[in-house]
Amino acid sequence: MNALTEMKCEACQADAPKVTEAELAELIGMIPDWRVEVRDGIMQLERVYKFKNFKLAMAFTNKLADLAEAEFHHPGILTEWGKVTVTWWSHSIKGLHKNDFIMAAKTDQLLD
Ligand SMILES: C[C@H](O)[C@H](O)[C@H]1CNC2=NC(N)=NC(=O)C2=N1
Repeated sequence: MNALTEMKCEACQADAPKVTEAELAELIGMIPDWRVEVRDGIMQLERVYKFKNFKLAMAFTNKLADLAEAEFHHPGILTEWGKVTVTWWSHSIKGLHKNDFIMAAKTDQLLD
């Protein structure tokens, strides 16, 4: 069980702090299938999930949409035949918040 999946996202205000380097090192270790990407100067978490076909990829996408709405924290999602690329970051702070790591762990849990 990943401790992050037991947590809830907090409302992320524009002045909320980004994760520190130390926090990043600790948190990324808790979601080993995810990698850190930087796009337009914005640090993001990303993972590619593989599926047997488009229908299964879409079903996962819909479950992720429900999770995002439940937590009111939303990912970037690219859904293709056989794969879904999920990207988490916090728009309000243009970077990574602990919420993003919680949501990455909860995204993994959708596969259970
Ligand atoms: C307008 C703004 O996007 C919303 O208030 C919420 C909704 N979902 C969100 N999702 C993410 N990933 N980051 C946000 O800052 C965020 N803010």
